[in-house]
Amino acid sequence: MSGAKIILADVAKSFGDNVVLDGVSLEVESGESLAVIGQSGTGKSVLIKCVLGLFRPERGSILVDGDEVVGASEGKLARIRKKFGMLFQGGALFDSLPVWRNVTFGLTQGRFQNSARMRAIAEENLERVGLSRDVLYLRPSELSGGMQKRVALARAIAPRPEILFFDEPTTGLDPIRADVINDLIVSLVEEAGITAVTITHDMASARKVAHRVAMLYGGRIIWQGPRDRLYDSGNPYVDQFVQGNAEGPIQ
Ligand SMILES: Nc1ncnc2c1ncn2[C@@H]1O[C@H](COP(=O)(O)OP(=O)(O)OP(=O)(O)O)[C@@H](O)[C@H]1O
Repeated sequence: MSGAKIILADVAKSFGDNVVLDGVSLEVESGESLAVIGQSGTGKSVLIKCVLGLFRPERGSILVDGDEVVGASEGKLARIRKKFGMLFQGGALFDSLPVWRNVTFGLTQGRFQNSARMRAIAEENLERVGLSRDVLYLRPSELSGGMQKRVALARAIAPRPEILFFDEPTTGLDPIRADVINDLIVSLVEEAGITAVTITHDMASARKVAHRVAMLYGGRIIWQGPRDRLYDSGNPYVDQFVQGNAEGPIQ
């Protein structure tokens, strides 16, 4: 690891009276895998959208490789966004397109470009997520949920991003298929040197994919530490969340 890739300092974001982020400070090192945990609706997705410049915080600073995202022009944001790949919660695949066009969508913006080259790129990236060329011409709806996630992952990595955001990557998968996705995230971080931020409710996934875990609660990061400390955090909010107790400080 060498230097912080992403630095958030005192980031605040509200929607009307709904204060979602209220002073988030967090750093992600280059080559690090960080998991952000927290209850539904605490603002994990909003946090990611602020980093991508899709939401404009009212306060604070977000640096990506030293470039300020908050208040940046659309041109600068477009340049910064090229560093990111994103695995959306539902996969967000287009069922009207075959798998190969889904995988290369970010490279072509949906336009028809040298198909043979695009199919070769699709095949190469599908192979990186453990899928064979047999799926190239299938529609996403013809695949299992686990395979759809892998296709979505192949699409996220096709432009060779430096940073990957995973929004609930294991949701809806059985524990075995979830673990296949976890292993893929680990290998992308280790082999390709990608910086990863994973939003998850799945504690097994957080412990497997992340070097470090941060918990978002009440608009702030209330705890962060190495994954080994997740079940020994000394923080009653983290304890309640990871153990899934109805009783505790989180109501
Ligand atoms: N575009 C928007 N306009 C208004 N409010 C929004 C918008 N996007 C998110 N919110 C609000 O921000 C809050 C946090 O939502 P967010 O989706 O970030 O939660 P989350 O922690 O990612 O939850 P989950 O784990 O269920 O995905 C919610 O109260 C939501 O209603």
